[in-house]
Amino acid sequence: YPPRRHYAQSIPDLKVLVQFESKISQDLTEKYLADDSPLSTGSEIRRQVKLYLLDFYEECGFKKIEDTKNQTCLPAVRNSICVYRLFKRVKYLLSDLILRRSFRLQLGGLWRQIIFFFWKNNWPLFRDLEFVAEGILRLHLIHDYDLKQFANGKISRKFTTNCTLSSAHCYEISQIALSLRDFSSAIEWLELAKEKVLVDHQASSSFIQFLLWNAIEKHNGYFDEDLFLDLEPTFFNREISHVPQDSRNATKIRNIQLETFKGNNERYYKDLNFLRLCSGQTQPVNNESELFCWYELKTHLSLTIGPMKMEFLSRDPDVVQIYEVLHDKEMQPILDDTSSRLQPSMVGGKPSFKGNKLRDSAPVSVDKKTRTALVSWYFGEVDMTVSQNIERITGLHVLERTAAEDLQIAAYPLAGHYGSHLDAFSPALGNSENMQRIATFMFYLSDVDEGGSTVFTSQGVAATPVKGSALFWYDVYTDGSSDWSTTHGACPVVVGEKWAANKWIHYHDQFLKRKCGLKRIERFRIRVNDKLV
Ligand SMILES: O=C(O)CCC(=O)C(=O)O
Ligand SMILES: [Fe+2]
Repeated sequence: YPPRRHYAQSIPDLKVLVQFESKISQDLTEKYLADDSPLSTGSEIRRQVKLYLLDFYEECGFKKIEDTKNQTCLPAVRNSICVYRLFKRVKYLLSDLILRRSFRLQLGGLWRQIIFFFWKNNWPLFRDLEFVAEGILRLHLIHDYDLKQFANGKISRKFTTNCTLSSAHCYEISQIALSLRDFSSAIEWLELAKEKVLVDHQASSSFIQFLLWNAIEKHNGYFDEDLFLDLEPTFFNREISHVPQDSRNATKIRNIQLETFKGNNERYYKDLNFLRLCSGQTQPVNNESELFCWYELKTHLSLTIGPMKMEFLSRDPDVVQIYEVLHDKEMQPILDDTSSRLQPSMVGGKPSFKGNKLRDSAPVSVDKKTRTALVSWYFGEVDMTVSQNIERITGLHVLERTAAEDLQIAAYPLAGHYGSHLDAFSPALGNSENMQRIATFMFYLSDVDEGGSTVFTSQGVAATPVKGSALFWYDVYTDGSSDWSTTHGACPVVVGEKWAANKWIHYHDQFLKRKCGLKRIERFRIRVNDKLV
């Protein structure tokens, strides 16, 4: 069997679940509100159905089930907090309902539909909750929002949702933070749980107090040991005392680090730079005056009738964003073909080869910290069109069998990201010599409501996903060695979904098109209408 796809990882699967839940919730609402409702007044089962439905309607802001009459509520579940609530609701409230004899007796038809769906599609697992919680922690880590506002639905500066997190949810998330040894987050979430429990009574406040002591002890214990752990971004700058809210007055190490290394482009700090760029703080680009847009007419004859809109995002290394490269008629077949074949991505493995093409990294690890996207390869008809387009724009060989890899499709779920990395292979990976990547041509196959930028961490550049546009840059110096200044990554998706496609172009097939350099630090340049500008 292929590894199971979790709902939390896979947008297509999540959509199926959301659609099904909306349908049965509407049916359940009708039954609940009907004059001759099978759910008799005052019964335990009616009370439970109400609990479930109110949870379901939260995203639409309905406070009473009666309010839903003649209104439509189709929860879109486009942010992590609502998805967390969805999994909890289905995993616990819905499964509780169908386990009841009275539910089966009174609502047999619905009961059978639910059983059949989950027999075919699996129940959400605890791992799903964990995935989403990890995403919530990642979003919070990057954006450093006010935690209370965040848990009350203020997902970002721009976006607010009706879904909120209760004291119980906050302590659950804190425990997942603790299991990731993210002490500063764990303590913050517990402090919030402690505050919330006084109002919502969703958990035991003495239990939360106990967990808080435990987390504080752990944090302080590591801090005390002086193992340099206190330099990790998941700590506070001092021991936390047991005084309520003490963590609010402490500074998080990562904030200190960010402050200290502001504007510092050293490789070691690229991960910090990733945080900063993803949170929307772009650095002033040194060579801003060299950035411009233009219409490209010259790389191919066909462009004289339909020039390409190009924009420099960075110079030396050159990174361009090219707009309206693909249209729905090319993108839709790619999405249709690949959605059912998406698999968790493997990174950090040795590349393996089948025939002449790189298939995938060897499945040594599914590193949830580095890349949380599902991927698949596309072999369908429009690949030719896509490659032709790339040839016209870049002037590189792409169509020949060995000249480029197949199109790799990546689907990012909520909070899905890709930590900073190089696309080029390091020589230490051996084997890859003939397969070195000269350049990346990466398409955005969707817009993203918020987040999901591609950031070049040593350049301080962030590219915004625009459906149909593409990024293009050279990954290596002219001698084929990795250009570290092309280090890049994908920021977590805050709201919505993100689809991208990579075409990696090989170094060796370009010797007629791109002369290799003799000087080591020489870069390929992107020409502007055939001129070096
Ligand atoms: O999705 C993105 O924005 C970047 C993806 C990427 O860098 C990759 O797949 O190698
Ligand atoms: Fe990449």
